Amino acid sequence: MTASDMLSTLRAELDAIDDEILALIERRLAASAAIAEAKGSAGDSLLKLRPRRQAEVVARLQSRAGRAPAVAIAAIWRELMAHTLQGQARTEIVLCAAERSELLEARVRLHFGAAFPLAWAEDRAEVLRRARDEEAIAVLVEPLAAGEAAPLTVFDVVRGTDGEAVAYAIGRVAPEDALTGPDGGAPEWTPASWRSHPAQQMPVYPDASALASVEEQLAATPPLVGFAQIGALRSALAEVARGRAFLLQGGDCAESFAEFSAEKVRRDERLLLGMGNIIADGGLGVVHVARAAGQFAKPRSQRWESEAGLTLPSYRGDAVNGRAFTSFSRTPEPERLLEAHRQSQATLALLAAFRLAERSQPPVYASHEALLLHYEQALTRRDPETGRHWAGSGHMVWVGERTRSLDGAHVAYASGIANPIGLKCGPSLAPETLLRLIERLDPANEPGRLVLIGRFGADRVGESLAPLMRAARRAGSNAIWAIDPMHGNGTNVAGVKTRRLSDILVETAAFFDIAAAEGVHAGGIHLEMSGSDVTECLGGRCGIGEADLSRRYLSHCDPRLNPAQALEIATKVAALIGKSAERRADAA
Ligand SMILES: O=C(O)C(=O)C[C@]1(C(=O)O)C=C[C@@H](O)C=C1
Ligand SMILES: [Mn+2]
Repeated sequence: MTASDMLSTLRAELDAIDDEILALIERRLAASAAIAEAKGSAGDSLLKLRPRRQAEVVARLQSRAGRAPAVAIAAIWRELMAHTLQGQARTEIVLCAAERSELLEARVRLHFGAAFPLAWAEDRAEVLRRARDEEAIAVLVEPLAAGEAAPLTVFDVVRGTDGEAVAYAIGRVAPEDALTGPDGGAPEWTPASWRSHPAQQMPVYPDASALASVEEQLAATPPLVGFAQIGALRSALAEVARGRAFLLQGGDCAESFAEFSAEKVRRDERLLLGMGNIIADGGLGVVHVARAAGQFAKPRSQRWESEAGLTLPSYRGDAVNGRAFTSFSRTPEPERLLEAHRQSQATLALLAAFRLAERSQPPVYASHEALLLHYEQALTRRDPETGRHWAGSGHMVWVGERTRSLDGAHVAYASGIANPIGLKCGPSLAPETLLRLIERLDPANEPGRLVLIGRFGADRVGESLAPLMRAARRAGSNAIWAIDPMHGNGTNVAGVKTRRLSDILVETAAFFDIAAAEGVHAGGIHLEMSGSDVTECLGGRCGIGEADLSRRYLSHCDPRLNPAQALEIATKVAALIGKSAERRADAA
């Protein structure tokens, strides 16, 4: 084939694709005409424009995209929706002639889409009058003063490239459809707020109605943990934040449906308490938090997995899909959330029962990564006395290294719940970004609210941790610092994912040293471990060598410490806590 033949073939392919896209655009326009009718009489007093819905449409598609860049999706759908809207009702953007500038005009066109007709009114009062009486949006460089021009409200902000507000969009939009509060500030948080932010690492469920049904069923259940228990954990963590206690957090990388049993919950709880006993010898009280009762979902660096010529979605944890490499098993199934919920409930009931039987033991709280936001939203509850929301799915939840983007859905969700929040901090986190995340997740700077969990690897903790600790300390943050010495220390030995105990110990010791040098309390440790005698990590006095890895490698995801290895780390942590106390005494 000549080069020009090749070009014609490829262009024919693009023509065929464009025909399909056009047919779909036609269908989309037709479907939205029906929506306009369904909006019915409310449309007389309200604009047909639904800014929040538009943001959700874009965010959902961005979350599903493979190759398509997020900005491209935003630009294409903004224009599509601008046209659908104009099809429903011709909607003008009215600006003030006195505020006329090319920059403002360009920003407004970019923000709303080129399909909007622009109009200029004489003065501010006239702009607002038209927004009140006509199918029009007012765009003004000053937001509304309190009580000015009711029933109009600010519903969106037009920003410059630097993120600064350049103008405010004002119109007849219901508060629940607005992207800002009535004054142009942040909108009131709701459990669904995350939906207008791009969500990374979330499953793409092929069956939307099955998902909706599962969400409804979960929303009708009592919360797995109560608001008062959240408060108790926050008080315990406040002691950690003040340097008077230590957080011990640990459990499976991923819980599995098949492994669940009362004996397993018991073994894991025994191990956590045993470690706590050892750590307490260092001289600090211990707060016990299990990675359990909801730790069923995993972020993955690869969306797809290939085997023998077959490419299928990656396994994302039992709450999402199955491990078996078949198309059936790898398809995300929302009903799995119900099983995850049932097992979480059983685990929490068992932990509570153990405590009733042994009242002398300290409480064991439960934690998991808040990854599956449909599940988290459905289990979010509101305390009627304080009006505060909390995640009813577990006492503490964390935001992972792969989902901690400042404007992402996971941070948006976590920002509004009252639970203690963990934030994984890896080598790619810049100090300025950390400060903005702290501001977002802990604006009131409450001791016990936020736990920063460093995870760098033995070779990188030295360069990465100090700048982050220093930035947080200088900003006066009360956030707790803890170390996860597992996730930065993955290594591959003869095709098996493992971790060396020696690396884990080096990163742990470095954490204490750096904290001491920065004048920060080394507040906790976060481990992946099992109460069962697994052979997944190398080394330790139990002497697990490379040949042992295949013996009892049971993890569904990352390699865990076995009880002997975990207790060895606890002993080391107790010694490091003791040493920190001595250093402080010497300095005093
Ligand atoms: O969902 C709606 O309410 C629509 O009218 C459809 C649509 C769209 O094209 O997706 C169009 C205009 C609205 O601003 C929001 C979304
Ligand atoms: Mn893990």
